[in-house]
Amino acid sequence: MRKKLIAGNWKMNTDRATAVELAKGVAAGAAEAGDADLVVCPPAVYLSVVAEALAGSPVALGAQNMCCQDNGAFTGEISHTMLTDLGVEYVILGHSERRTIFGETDKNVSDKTLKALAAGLAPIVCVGELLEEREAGKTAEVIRTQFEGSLAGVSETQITSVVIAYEPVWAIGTGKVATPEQAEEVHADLRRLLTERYTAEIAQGIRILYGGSMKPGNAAELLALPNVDGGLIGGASLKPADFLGIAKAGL
Ligand SMILES: O=C(CO)COP(=O)(O)O
Repeated sequence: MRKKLIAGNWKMNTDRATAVELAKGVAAGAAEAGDADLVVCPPAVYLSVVAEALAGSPVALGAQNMCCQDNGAFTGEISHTMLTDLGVEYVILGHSERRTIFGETDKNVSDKTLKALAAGLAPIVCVGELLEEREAGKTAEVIRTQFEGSLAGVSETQITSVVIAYEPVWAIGTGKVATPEQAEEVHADLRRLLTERYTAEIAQGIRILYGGSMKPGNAAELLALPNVDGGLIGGASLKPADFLGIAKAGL
């Protein structure tokens, strides 16, 4: 059985004090939130203070992005060694906001994914279609292209450390959640793509998260779907009760 993973993507929110408070709130309630793996991904500048706030708790630390280079003249970028140095275990890559606002391509995402894997980080690789792509009946094609491009060159051994997140762009921050049927269809497609590229056994072991307006009130039906193995949570990860409520809903 795949262990559920509930990851909070705080995006560009919080300040130092509220980041610490939020991390402590999540850590304090983690023991009663079931046995899902919990991860919080604060803004990079607060990784350090959040790591301290999480010390001794089962909650893991994740980053929201990472450079595909090791070090050097890359102004404004953050390397894998800087992340691992702070105790980061997961890194979100290819989030739709990185793709649509900052122009990241599938090639950028695969470069980062390979670098993260080589550094021992678990990448949470995001894919998802735009509303116009869904309306044009292109969802499966878009997901396949992003899957193939973003995970290009990832070996059979490496893929076992990867988490995939399906985040329909039209559901992110909009309050419009995918229906269970829409979510399961894409998750099952992703599982099939993993089976085709690797093996059925490997595909069965990989966690595929759903992201997009997940809340305590809609999490139970999404997390009960056969191919949904957790959530990547934006807005609702900014309140410990909501974030932990989602984890509890997956019990
Ligand atoms: O983008 C997301 C997580 O990465 C989802 O954001 P919301 O939960 O705010 O819709």
